[in-house]
Amino acid sequence: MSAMIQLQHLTKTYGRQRGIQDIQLQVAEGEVFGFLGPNGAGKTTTIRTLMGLLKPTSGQAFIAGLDCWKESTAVKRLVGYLPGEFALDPTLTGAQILSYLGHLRGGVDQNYVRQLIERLDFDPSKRFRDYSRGNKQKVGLVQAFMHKPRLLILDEPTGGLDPLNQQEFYKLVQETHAEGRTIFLSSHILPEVEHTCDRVAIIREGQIIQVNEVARLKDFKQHDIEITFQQPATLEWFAQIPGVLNSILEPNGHTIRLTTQGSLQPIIQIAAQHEAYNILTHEPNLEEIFLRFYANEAAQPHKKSLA
Ligand SMILES: Nc1ncnc2c1ncn2[C@@H]1O[C@H](COP(=O)(O)OP(=O)(O)OP(=O)(O)O)[C@@H](O)[C@H]1O
Repeated sequence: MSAMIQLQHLTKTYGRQRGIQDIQLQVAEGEVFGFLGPNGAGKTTTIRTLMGLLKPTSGQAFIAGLDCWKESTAVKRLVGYLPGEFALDPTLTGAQILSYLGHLRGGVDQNYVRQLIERLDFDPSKRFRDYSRGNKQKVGLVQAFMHKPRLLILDEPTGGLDPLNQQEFYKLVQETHAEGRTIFLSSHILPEVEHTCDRVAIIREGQIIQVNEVARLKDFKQHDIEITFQQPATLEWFAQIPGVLNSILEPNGHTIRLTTQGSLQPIIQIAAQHEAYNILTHEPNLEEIFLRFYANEAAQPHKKSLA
């Protein structure tokens, strides 16, 4: 397959501020690719460079073989872009904005625009300034999808959407994928990327630390679990379970806290054997996982590897 996106040693600094450093990445045509990282990692900087809105400090970005900075007009024609933040004329209605942007595209299929509006349960009759964050996001999504672009670049696409609209967005991604079009989406939410993407790059502090199949993220996923038993508990019950990274017995002698990686099944089995009466699980967010990973890495530099 040919490369739809190619980043070669891409670096962008803002004066002395780090933006992104030496990013190397290739996304094939037809992939749904996730760009995952905590706040401030450099996702928006990368995307704005791809869209020709920022000039790289060094290195190059290409879309379908076109230089994103030097040939940015041609690039914009190919792409449907949802920015992380957008300022549109606050006095125009959603419908007027979509009509204006559709004309800029040289005309779009109005039936498809209506379908998108309905599917996202969007009311296009209000002025932009009166829209909630979620409704503004819907304007952004409709305009990104409406001309059926070959490549969609979406910066945090589900921000502000309620769960029903999120599901509809995931369906749109699946349909776009089935048509062989390419999607590059940024997110700081691990389950979202797991749900939608084939491959993922993880970016932290301006650098790519991992590029992998989404299926491999399971190795990276952790849970905090609190299990309370009727009877006094002992950490020995969980000592032989693979994937238990940390275990603590609370002073009450009945509650065990575990941090685990991988499948929860063996833990639940043991909890059931010992007649647990309460199990609470919490999935740490990316920031927490990164903080833990790098804290462990500093303490035991040769024991763990992300790759
Ligand atoms: N216009 C700017 N001027 C100076 N520094 C900037 C500017 N834009 C971004 N940065 C810095 O570049 C780094 C990467 O920011 P960026 O917005 O690309 O991250 P992000 O992963 O998109 O984060 P978020 O999810 O919070 O939007 C951060 O350290 C940020 O402070």
